[in-house]
Amino acid sequence: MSESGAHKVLTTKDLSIGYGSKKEIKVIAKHMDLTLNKGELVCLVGKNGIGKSTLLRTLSKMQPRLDGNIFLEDKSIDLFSRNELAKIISLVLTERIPSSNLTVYELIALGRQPYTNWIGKLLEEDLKQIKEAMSQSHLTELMHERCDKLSDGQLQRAMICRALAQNTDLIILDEPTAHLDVQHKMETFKLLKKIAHELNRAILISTHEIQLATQIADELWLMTEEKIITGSPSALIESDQINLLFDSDSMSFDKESKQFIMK
Ligand SMILES: Nc1ncnc2c1ncn2[C@@H]1O[C@H](COP(=O)(O)OP(=O)(O)OP(=O)(O)O)[C@@H](O)[C@H]1O
Repeated sequence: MSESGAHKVLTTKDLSIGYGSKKEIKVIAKHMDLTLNKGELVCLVGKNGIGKSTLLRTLSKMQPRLDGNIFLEDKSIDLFSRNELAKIISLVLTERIPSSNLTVYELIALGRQPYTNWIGKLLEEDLKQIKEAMSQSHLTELMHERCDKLSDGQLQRAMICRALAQNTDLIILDEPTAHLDVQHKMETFKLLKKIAHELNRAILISTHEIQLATQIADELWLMTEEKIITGSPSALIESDQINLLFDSDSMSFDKESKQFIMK
């Protein structure tokens, strides 16, 4: 527990991220001190190519960091095996579409992989976790459908459900609403907020849905070329830092209508 009573799941100390080869190192962002707490939905925002996916991949150890450190609870991420990590962090990546001939149930059951033995047999606890996850995500009725028959919104819900069945303190999602219509975007955000608050998970998502993010996130991480700014949506709006999302003066956040407007 931190001094404020919040339960820290992940922290970074002076973290630098980017890409390195023998010839050159490309730094995408540096000197980042970040904290993720249980029970909070955090939205990572910033313009195209600023480094959101790079940060998410680094935090989940899918790519090496350049400098600094990442801690889970108080232990460096370097000290966790792949399997140990999979019991703490689950990942939902948009580009990774699951094998289409799986049923929804089979896809969700994959979330139990870190816990099953080498034959992959599901035990009573696994079945319980899968059932609970399906109920939380309202997927029970679709459990026998094949994934390739699902709409984008249903498939996204199944991917979130798989992460839920993995039963991790931290769930990281890269642009989970990218292909969804407005209603399904909103429903996905609401589901993620519910999971964070009611199931006490830390949820970190990258998104371009800044309007929704300002309405629903507990905290925003706003990536700019110079630095990453963190704070509640209301604090970033009040300080006008929210406008750092845009290069030009063509758009800004209107405090009165609580909307982004074109100038
Ligand atoms: N494998 C790689 N090697 C070198 N540079 C890369 C690699 N992958 C991405 N980059 C660069 O890193 C920078 C950040 O990319 P990243 O995909 O993290 O941005 P993003 O904020 O997620 O973008 P978007 O919102 O468009 O998805 C970009 O300049 C990109 O070209």
